[in-house]
Amino acid sequence: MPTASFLEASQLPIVDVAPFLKPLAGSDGRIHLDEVLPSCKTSPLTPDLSNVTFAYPPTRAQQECAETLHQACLRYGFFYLSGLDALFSSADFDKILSTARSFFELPSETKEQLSISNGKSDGARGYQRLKQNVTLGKQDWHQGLDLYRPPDNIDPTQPLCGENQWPAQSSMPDFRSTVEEHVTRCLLLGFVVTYVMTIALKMTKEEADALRAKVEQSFWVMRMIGYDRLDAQTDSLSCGEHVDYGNVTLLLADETKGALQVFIPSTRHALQERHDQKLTDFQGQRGIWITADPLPGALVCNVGKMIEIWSNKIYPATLHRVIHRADNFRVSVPFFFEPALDASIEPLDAAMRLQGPEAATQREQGVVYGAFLRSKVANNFASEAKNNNNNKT
Ligand SMILES: O=C(O)CCC(=O)C(=O)O
Ligand SMILES: [Fe+2]
Repeated sequence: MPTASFLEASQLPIVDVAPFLKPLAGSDGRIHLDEVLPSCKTSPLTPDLSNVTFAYPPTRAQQECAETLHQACLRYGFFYLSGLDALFSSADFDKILSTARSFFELPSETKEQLSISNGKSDGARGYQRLKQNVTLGKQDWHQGLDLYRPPDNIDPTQPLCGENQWPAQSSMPDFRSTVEEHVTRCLLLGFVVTYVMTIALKMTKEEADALRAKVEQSFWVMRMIGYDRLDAQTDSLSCGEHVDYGNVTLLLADETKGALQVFIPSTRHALQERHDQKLTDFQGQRGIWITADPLPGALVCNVGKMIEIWSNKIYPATLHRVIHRADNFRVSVPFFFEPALDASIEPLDAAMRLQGPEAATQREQGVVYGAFLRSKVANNFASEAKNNNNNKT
């Protein structure tokens, strides 16, 4: 197993994806979005990913990267993606984070105009004030703005089929272009990471192509989240324990430490020797909470429920939460790279091969992604009563 980049100083592994990004870069070492994804000029939120090509068979460096990712997904389900320089500069990261921060600094009335309950929203796209989200029956101590892939046919009366809600040009002139650029970069990266997984799972080229086809029209979601300090008196969390819905989440967060926490069951990792003191029980499982603090230049990446099903639980989705008790206003921008709405998600033959004969007796239940997502979003928001968890289970 290549351990060189499998640093655990920061508690979570680091997967350097430069071997996959560099071949997409121009002579200046940077990926030019309009060259790799020409359609992003006309449709920045739904660029055509089908033209992105990868070498087959993968190079040795790519194989090693895939093996590191495999170990990270087996053992943690949460890791850092590094080697992103070709795709993101630190200025790109600063820009989207400061845009999110400026959005939350707008007056409440301005933000409320974009509310998910303003009558124009499809009930999912738009702004949620503090405590409007609920996880596990508790109000989440954050505010958020959700943007999704634009629908093929606009009909706000149908779940997820409305239009995204953008702040007025007059209040935030660069907001939309900044978001569109970030979404396009993240779409490319989500696509790359999914491809790395096809190598990690030892899929044939035909199998990998079939899986690619299910994510090329990714029904992505981007959230901006703003966290006030968690009130000392409340039993709420900043964001309650959950696993994410889709394939992979690409999280960019500000410099705040200690807020994002990840539960690693001891069954997934030989934690006993290293963390004897910190083992705890959570929802009937023994394990450890570790923090996923930001690492400069890297994104935090975690596996969601769809990869759990595709991999027949070789890569389980990892439980996580946010508890933000520091004084600052924390900002994060998760990007959820998901399958297409009509993609049917069943355990992959490749995963079953890796697991051997006993896999057939423990086959995960398949879903159609859109039906799964709608069932999650249907009863969502606190103001409408029940249990919202936008991209979370
Ligand atoms: O803000 C964070 O660090 C994570 C948020 C999260 O887990 C989510 O929105 O699914
Ligand atoms: Fe999450």
